[in-house]
Amino acid sequence: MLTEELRNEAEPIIEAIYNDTFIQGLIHENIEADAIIHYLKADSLYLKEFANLYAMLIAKTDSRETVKYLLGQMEFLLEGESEAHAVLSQAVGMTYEEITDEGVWYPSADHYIKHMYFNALTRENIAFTLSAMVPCPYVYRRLAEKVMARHTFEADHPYRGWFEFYARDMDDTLDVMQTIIDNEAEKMSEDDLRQIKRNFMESTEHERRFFNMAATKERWMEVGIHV
Ligand SMILES: Cc1ncc(CO)c(N)n1
Repeated sequence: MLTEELRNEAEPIIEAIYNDTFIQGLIHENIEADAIIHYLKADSLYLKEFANLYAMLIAKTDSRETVKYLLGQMEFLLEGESEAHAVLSQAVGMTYEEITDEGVWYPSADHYIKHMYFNALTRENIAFTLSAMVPCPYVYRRLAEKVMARHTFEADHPYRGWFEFYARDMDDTLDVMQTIIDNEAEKMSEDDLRQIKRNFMESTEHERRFFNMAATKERWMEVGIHV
């Protein structure tokens, strides 16, 4: 199975993300409030575009089942993940709405989002875009799994609910995305397969860059965006 191979290939990157500042900061409760705020400002825009990408995929598929799945995913995105974001917002003593009142396309988030759009805009087969999107649920699920296996959190640990959310709620998304990619992959040319693999690995690296973006409070240096 292609996606199984990709998951194995991504494992060292996910282990690196686990050891980077952001996730370690959540585990050990020593993350800076500003890093969380930075993350949420970028993530609210990322998830909004992620929902828009699902809408673009709906227009590309002629399978009723796939349309139903994509609609369900849009709903999950627009509603469900607020639970995870509420955990982070609460930890810095603000509401999610206050923090994300103005979202920001910081450079790494910008690059990641445009990587997904490039595939949606240039490829008819939805497997290309999905291969760039699936590391989103996968990396978080895998990170949460690792964290829960290696740590026991007290009931009042401020980020416990964040890890629990991603350990619990990503499986349906993952299953469908992976099935579509694996089915399409069986019919693909070597060149297209290479692109699918590259999309997946690039997005996995984008996930790492996204957390590091927040940890370092990355900003545009020369463009006049002073936010
Ligand atoms: C950047 C990013 N990747 C993955 C997820 C998980 O949905 C998220 N919220 N944000």
